[in-house]
Amino acid sequence: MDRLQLQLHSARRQFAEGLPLPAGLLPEPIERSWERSRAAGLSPWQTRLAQDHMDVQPLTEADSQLAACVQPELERLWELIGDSHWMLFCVNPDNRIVQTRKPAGIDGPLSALHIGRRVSEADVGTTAPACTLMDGLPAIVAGNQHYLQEFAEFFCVSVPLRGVNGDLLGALDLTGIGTRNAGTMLERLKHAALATENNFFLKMQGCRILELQHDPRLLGSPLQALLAVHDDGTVHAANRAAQQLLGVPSYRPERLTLDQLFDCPSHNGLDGSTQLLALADGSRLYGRLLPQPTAKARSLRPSSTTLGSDRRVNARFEDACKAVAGNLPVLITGPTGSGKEVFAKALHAHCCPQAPFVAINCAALPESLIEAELFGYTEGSFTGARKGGAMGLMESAGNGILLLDEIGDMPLPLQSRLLRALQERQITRVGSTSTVPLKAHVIAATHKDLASLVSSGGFREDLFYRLDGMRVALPALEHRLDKAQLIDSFFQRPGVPPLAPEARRQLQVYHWPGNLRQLENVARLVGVLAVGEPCIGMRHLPDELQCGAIAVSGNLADATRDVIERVLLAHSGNVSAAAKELGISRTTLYKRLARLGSQ
Ligand SMILES: Nc1ncnc2c1ncn2[C@@H]1O[C@H](COP(=O)(O)OP(=O)(O)OP(=O)(O)O)[C@@H](O)[C@H]1O
Repeated sequence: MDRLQLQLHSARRQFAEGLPLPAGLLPEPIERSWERSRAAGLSPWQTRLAQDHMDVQPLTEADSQLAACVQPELERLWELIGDSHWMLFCVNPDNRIVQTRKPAGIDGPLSALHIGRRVSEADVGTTAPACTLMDGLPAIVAGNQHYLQEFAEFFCVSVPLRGVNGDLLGALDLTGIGTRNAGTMLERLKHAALATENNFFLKMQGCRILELQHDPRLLGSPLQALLAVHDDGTVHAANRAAQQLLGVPSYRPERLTLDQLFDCPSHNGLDGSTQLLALADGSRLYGRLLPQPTAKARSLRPSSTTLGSDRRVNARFEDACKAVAGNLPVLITGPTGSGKEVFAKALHAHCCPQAPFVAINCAALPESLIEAELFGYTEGSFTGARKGGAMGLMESAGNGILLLDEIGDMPLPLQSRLLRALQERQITRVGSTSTVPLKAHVIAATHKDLASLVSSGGFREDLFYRLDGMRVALPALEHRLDKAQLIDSFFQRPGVPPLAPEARRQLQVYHWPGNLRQLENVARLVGVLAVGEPCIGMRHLPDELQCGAIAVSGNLADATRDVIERVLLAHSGNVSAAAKELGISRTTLYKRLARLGSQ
């Protein structure tokens, strides 16, 4: 312990006895926080973190909104600074944790910082987020600067989050055991806070959003200036960067119009393309008016949270958007319930939301009906055919998206007809000789291994290659990089109590054979069973999750060994993948295995 930390340690004792702190020992905001902690009746020797009966509440609607806006930014930040003894979290103005990012399977004191838990000064004494919420400023609290002795090994850095009106929405925090470069961490957190604030801004309804920057490469980045403007050109709101860049006096400027900010002709005719705009003072900025003013379309901008935050899945999504734009077919594979249809719908929402989305489940329709369903038919072409005939699904997809779901179950004779239609880009209704052009983007999905089906003669090779323009292989939930966040997000719904640490751990180590569909069902069931309870415990989980639960009541080494073995097993012994899921380095995993082996 260095000298200052030793001094703090002994000063804490005197302070607890009612004596004042030596002048200048603590930065002023932290000293004030110690005073408040003591006034709240907290003793520095109390252990508060480990107590499970602390104030834990379900998230409110506003908390869930904050959690959704901050989640992609925590994810991005975690990629840069994530480490096994550290975590990121976001608190609301009431000091309640609404979102976290931490290593999967984390144990020790950090595991007690979970969603729904309040960590105010009255609960746990001085912390960086509590100081930030009190003063509205960034804060760093290291080691013995914490009021509670229990936090003497902790290091936390925190920055404020502001809403579209400039109001304090909460704080973003990095907490861990050890030390980090505080300046670097502060800068990274500030960057993530700006990005979170912009996410809120982009969700604003009833306005168009104008992005502005000196450097066009910074458009779309957290550093861009944003103006929300009404159709008549009045400025409704300005983000922090816009206030600095354009000299706008506040988040909600009164009676400010674009004409006052820009040289008139330059902003007329603004559209989705990047344009050089002349400011009234003669300087210039790059600007771009966002094309989709609806909240739904905006939510599909780069961090496509609809699909989760697995960067491999999101990268494939971006590629698949390009494939659709280039008229290439997309083949989505992945185990049942892994989100193939959701992926196809996200492509539709992103690429052609105004056009139809038509899905046909090739496994669910009787063979005799699929042909008429797909291609349509003419009057009298079969018994029961409708008067005047009917358009088929391929035709009704227009220039939208046609999803051929469970394509691996399509009967062979129909595969030939489908192949012909795809090759010729023409649809011939059953019973007709005339054709109509096929304009839809074709996406096929299957949980089967089509290549093996081709080898065994169950699927036409030429159709396989025709559909396989671009392959997207969705991972099982077990292997998703964002498994922990997906699980948390399914359980963080308004009115649903937070997860108790043991239940959360069990959800994380479970292998989820039914993937996202099973997770969705379990979350729905548990949400109902745990209504009115302070938290979701083991007893609320269904049997399949309770069987094989980790024996946490046994000794720690056994429980750790159990978790490591399960994760290794789930990854077929792949140490790199298991270490990634456990949130530790490969070297640490090897060391733990060696240590456990000798115990
Ligand atoms: N990224 C996601 N976030 C939240 N929920 C999701 C996500 N992806 C899928 N789901 C949910 O999981 C369930 C299964 O998704 P989906 O139907 O897309 O899977 P699938 O792979 O097409 O399944 P199948 O192979 O059985 O047809 C759906 O109820 C869906 O709402």
